[in-house]
Amino acid sequence: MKEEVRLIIAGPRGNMGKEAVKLVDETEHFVLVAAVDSKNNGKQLRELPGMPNIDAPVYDDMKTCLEEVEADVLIDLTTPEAGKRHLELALDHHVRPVVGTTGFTDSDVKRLREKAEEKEIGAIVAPNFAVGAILMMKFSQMAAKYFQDVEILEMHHDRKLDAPSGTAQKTASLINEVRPFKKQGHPEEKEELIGARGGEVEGIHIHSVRLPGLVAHQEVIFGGTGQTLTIRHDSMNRQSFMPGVKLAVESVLQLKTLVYGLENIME
Ligand SMILES: NC(=O)C1=CN([C@@H]2O[C@H](COP(=O)(O)OP(=O)(O)OC[C@H]3O[C@@H](n4cnc5c(N)ncnc54)[C@H](O)[C@@H]3O)[C@@H](O)[C@H]2O)C=CC1
Ligand SMILES: O=C(O)C1=N[C@H](C(=O)O)C[C@H](O)C1
Repeated sequence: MKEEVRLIIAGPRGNMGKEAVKLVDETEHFVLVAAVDSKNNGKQLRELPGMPNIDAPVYDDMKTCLEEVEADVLIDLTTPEAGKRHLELALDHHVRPVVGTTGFTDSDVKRLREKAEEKEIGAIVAPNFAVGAILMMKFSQMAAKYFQDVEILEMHHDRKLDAPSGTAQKTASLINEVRPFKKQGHPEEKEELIGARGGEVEGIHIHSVRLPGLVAHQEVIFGGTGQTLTIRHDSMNRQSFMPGVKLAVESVLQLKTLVYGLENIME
């Protein structure tokens, strides 16, 4: 039998948070000991609409929650601003953060990794928990050795706060690990409409689409002489992320540093 893991979930009423609550409820050795929400302070989780019958106190302040509740792991699925603050507070209270929230820059990750190492506890920041998305990123990194021209098209639901997506940024940085810098397109190209060529990360253009009906989708399009290669991943629902969340919770207990990206813990 696996050892019990006591968890706090931040953002339990969100698209991802709801699925994470379900995951914890359905996993035998996971116990939800508290939730941090932007409202509902003082209630029990089971009192919130649509929540399973779990007796776990709801806090509207992460610091108070961490001071009052004994936990092993914090799962954060909130907003870029709250996610960074929560990660830092969790490390201060010796609770291991598993953060799916996006919007972390490389310098945020560096600073928080130093803190995790100083405290000698594990942390995971994963821009995407879906196994297929991790493979899309890895395959893209492989392809970039052979195709140096590449653009990223990411497509998400229209409730998403950040653009470009964390996955698109991570994909660009993985590609840039193996691709020498290249300024793509015509050297004299001019944007007649601001934003028409998308955003740029070290020469890689990223285009963000936001539409109702979409969940989370990305195409990485490579171009070469007389050929193109498109690597595409689609998340049709938020359940697609949950096996990755479970893996991250189980893995973070063994770590003594911050790991950025699920690809670093997948076998
Ligand atoms: N790593 C991954 O695989 C995935 C990551 N995400 C990321 O997860 C985050 C959440 O996404 P969704 O669930 O779609 O968003 P959502 O908007 O449906 O949910 C966010 C929840 O956080 C709550 N919240 C906001 N500030 C808070 C605070 N200070 N304390 C506690 N709760 C707070 C809101 O009330 C809301 O219920 C986003 O950053 C998104 O990019 C989303 C899907 C997959
Ligand atoms: O907000 C979302 O929905 C998602 N966010 C993550 C991102 O920014 O990459 C992961 C996934 O794409 C869904």
